[in-house]
Amino acid sequence: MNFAGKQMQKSSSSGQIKRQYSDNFIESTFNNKWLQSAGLHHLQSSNTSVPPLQDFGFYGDNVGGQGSRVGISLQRGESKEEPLTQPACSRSLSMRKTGNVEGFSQSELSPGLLDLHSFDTQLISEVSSKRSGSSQNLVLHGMNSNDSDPFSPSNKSTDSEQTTNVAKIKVVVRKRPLNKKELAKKEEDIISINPTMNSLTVHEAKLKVDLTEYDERHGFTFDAVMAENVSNDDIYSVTVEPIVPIIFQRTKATCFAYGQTGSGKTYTMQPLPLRASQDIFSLMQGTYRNQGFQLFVSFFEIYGGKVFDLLNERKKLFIREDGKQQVCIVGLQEHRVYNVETIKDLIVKGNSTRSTGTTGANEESSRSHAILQLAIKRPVDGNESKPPRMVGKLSFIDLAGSERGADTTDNDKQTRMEGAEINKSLLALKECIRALDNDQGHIPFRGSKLTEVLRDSFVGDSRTVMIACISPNTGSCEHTLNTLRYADRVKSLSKGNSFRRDPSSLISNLRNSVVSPLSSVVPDVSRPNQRQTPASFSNDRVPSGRMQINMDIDDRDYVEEDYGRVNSPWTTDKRSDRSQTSTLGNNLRQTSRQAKRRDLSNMDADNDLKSLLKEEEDLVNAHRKQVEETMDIVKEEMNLVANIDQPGNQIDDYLSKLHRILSQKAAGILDLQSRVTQFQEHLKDTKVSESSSSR
Ligand SMILES: Nc1ncnc2c1ncn2[C@@H]1O[C@H](COP(=O)(O)OP(=O)(O)OP(=O)(O)O)[C@@H](O)[C@H]1O
Repeated sequence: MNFAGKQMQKSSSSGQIKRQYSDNFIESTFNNKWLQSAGLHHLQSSNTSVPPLQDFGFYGDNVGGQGSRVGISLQRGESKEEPLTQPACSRSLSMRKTGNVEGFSQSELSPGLLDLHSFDTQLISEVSSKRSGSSQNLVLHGMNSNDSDPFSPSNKSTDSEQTTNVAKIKVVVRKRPLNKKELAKKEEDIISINPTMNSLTVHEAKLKVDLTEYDERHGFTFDAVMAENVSNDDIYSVTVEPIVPIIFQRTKATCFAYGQTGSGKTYTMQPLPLRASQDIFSLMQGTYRNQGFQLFVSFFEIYGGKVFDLLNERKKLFIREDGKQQVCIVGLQEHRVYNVETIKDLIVKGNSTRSTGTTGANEESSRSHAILQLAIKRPVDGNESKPPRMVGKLSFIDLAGSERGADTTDNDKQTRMEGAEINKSLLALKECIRALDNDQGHIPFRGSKLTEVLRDSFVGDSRTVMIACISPNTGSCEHTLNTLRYADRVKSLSKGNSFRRDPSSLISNLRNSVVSPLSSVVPDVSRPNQRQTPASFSNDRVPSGRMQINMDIDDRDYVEEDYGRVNSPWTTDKRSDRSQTSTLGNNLRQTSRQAKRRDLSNMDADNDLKSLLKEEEDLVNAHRKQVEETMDIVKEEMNLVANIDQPGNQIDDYLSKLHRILSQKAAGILDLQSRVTQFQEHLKDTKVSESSSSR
């Protein structure tokens, strides 16, 4: 017997209780946490005085069957610890649960809609004029005031000088030590570092045709290279510390850690917001005392292309764009904080949600991007009752394990889709960094959910710090090289590296390279990971003396764009060896055509993935809507069955209403069922793997 039947049986003793139950049942049953997690929180009852179902004496002795399941959900729903209603309420209670979070009151939680409109950052001229020497108030760790270091804060400089002195993009590499497991397996450390030159070498063990071993060395140079003995404090000094003061000057900055799983991204990223907030509070209490600045924290995760609030029970968040093309993360909670301890607690809370929200903690965390944002705001015209306006923002991103982008062939569909999404977001991130460094009007933030949510960090005055985390062991060699190549490309996007914009340097690189057969400088684009290394030592840095075209991530554009530029000089250059140049030209043309074809096929695959994700989203929304409608129908049905016992009720009326209700239910189910079948078919047909593996 279903639960409605049981309810009819039990309720036959009292029509009054029965009716009360019909309403209260719905309200109390669904007034619980899973309504919220299913995105149906709007169905929660605002009437908290509704007595729980047990008060009616139903199901108390019920074991098994649907009735018992309902009973379980009721018990969960009545948890006094976790009310469902207003976000502020749920936050303050969850804070109470963790016990040691200070300095909060409900009013201090910002509205559910992340107020990106407030991004019309206010002019803070009065602050600027009082601000000279702000860095004196900062405890600088291990910083020497090297003027040539673009990240070195200068006490004497003006605000605008200080802002412009901080490089737009900084790329830092951090090597972690060998861990116990690697030591036990007697794995070798294959990374040697020259800290004074900010360079490192990867020693890749290779076999010759005669099976003798040789060491292929790959050299890289970055803004900073940190060895395994470097502390988190030093990492902070080099990466985020110089940026903190300029956050008060309407700058948005993003610091992200990139690397394979287990390479130390979380280990590196976790202390940074704490150190940064320490310095932010110092500035707020020192240089900016009485200026009304406020600090807010939000923490969310992007997993499988969906956004979840890590400080609000993994509530699913939606990204919306308003008429002014401002992106809003609808429902994201921002917590106003007054001390570092509180931030620490929030980070602990967010991280535990991140890892326990899904099964297999580390496995899952490495498949998601975690984003912690510190936003500095100020009340408009000093009016505390109005929502404060954003002044500047620091985003810390612990990216998904970079190797996950390659999870595209051997796994199940779900894993492949996630891998493709991760790959897409890592590529999109790089494109956005490129655009922001070029001061490009158009920032391709729509490329992925990750860049969409970071949109406001890519417009206006922005700074980006990338920390490439690498594992030192032999077994990680390939991933380490991939990480370093990605980092190298991010660095080469920087204005200081004009290789991409300077056709003459490309031409001279090509001329230098013609002494080798073309195949040694232009790899086969159809085999993206194949690297041609004619010499045993290869410098992987792109703007080096010879041309390197790595096709493993997205250097299709190197070929396409650069070919377009060099075509004319090459064909008119009479001094050079015409036959060689025309062969080279033909080969480049062919390469370009291949790349174009591959681009088109990648675009198709990308579109497939995009429409698949959209269809998935639509399906879940349709399901949610169907659940809502079902609940209305159940409510109506309950009223119907409750009323049929009333004297004077007509069976004809009952039957016609029942008929309508059942038809409505059937239509809803059929519609959803056909959507499910259609989606399953699309899922089967779409070659998700191609979208990523071909890159
Ligand atoms: N620089 C370091 N010094 C000492 N231990 C480190 C360092 N970097 C990482 N570790 C240790 O290595 C392990 C893996 O690090 P971590 O969890 O930060 O990796 P991750 O890149 O974030 O992995 P995932 O992508 O799977 O989340 C941890 O036990 C961490 O403590």
